[in-house]
Amino acid sequence: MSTAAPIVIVGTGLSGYTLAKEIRKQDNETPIIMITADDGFSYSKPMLSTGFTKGKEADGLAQASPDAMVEQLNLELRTYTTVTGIDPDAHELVLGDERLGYSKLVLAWGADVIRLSIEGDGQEHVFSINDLMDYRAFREALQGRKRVAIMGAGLIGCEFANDLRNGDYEVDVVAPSETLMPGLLPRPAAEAVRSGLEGLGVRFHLETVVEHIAAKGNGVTLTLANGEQLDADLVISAVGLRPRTELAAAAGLATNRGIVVNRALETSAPDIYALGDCAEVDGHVLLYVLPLMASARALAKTLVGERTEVKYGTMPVMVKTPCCPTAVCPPPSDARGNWEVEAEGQDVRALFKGASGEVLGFALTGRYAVEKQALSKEVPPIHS
Ligand SMILES: Cc1cc2nc3c(=O)[nH]c(=O)nc-3n(C[C@H](O)[C@H](O)[C@H](O)COP(=O)(O)OP(=O)(O)OC[C@H]3O[C@@H](n4cnc5c(N)ncnc54)[C@H](O)[C@@H]3O)c2cc1C
Repeated sequence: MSTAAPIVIVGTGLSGYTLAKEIRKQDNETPIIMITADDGFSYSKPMLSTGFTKGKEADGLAQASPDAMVEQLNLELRTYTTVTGIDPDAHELVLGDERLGYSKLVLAWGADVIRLSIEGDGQEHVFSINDLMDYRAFREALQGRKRVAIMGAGLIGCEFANDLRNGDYEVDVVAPSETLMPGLLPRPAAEAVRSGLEGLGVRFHLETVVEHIAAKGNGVTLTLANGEQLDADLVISAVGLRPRTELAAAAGLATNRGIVVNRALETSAPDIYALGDCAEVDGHVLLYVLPLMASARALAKTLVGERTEVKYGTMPVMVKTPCCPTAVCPPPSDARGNWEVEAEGQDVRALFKGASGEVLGFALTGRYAVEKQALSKEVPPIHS
């Protein structure tokens, strides 16, 4: 391997670009090559579910062009280039017919949307939105349309429901759960968000699923398992994400729910690292921005020569439902304790307390959402 081999970063999402920025703060010389399957525009993915609320089209959500990123970060960027394999022994990436040598390789290639296989001839009207290009395609298809059905009542489904209502679209949400964001919010907080969204005009069809999507005119008719039928112009599928692990597993890297890395973001193969939505860091798969920022800062230090472990602090998440502001910090999955809830209308303060009364997690809605900062200081960090 030549000593001139570059650091290669696969992915130009928040993980890849944040890492490159952090490296360049400390080292402007080491050659870096970034590779991305998409157009390489820099954007903040959480903003995709705020377009109507902020009055922005897809172009308005882009923060910098690929050329601007190349100049700013002094690196080589290859857009519309898909990695098809990794050869850890040779220290090479496989890009179709081509091979590219690396000194260090960073996998920041995100998570794939889960696609349901639903019967019916209306599939072309179904959109998943997991990057800026997806969002651009969705906004183009939305021109002149009025009715959107959303499959999934998780964080992303609820945020799009609020945003589309703010854009004056009719919104139906279909989901198998009894409540909204079931993995994230305790029931009273979920009910508060539901009442906020219903107050805005969102219609919920819970405890059922879409079984059939038939083309009808320029839109579709959805048939639900409970027998209901809904007409819509477009459908958003927001039923979940799965870390991209296949290429890593095929190359012999350890994978589990994500690509397995330790706190130094090292995979099981020498000189290969992973962070962001694709990574399982010391047992944690957290598809959020705060963990990837902390990881990028630690990994940049390692890559410039000072091996550094990431330490996850408290990781609260703001749910972007302005009709019912919501902040949540879920307790660890193995935490023992109970939710203590104060609720008045849409204002809910739910604290998850352990045996000695210590706060291990929280969910805050309405006027209590502002308590997020103060409570985050009480909750123990993920990595003590
Ligand atoms: C609508 C929405 C709202 C969100 N809101 C919030 C929020 O409020 N707060 C929060 O903390 N988090 C939020 N998230 C989650 C957060 O945005 C993600 O955790 C984060 O953006 C993931 O960044 P990433 O760089 O790891 O992955 P991605 O942004 O998915 O980037 C992956 C990159 O890898 C490239 N790639 C993939 N496969 C290949 C391949 N084989 N070859 C070459 N390139 C490849 C892609 O082209 C892309 O450039 C939200 C997510 C969505 C979708």
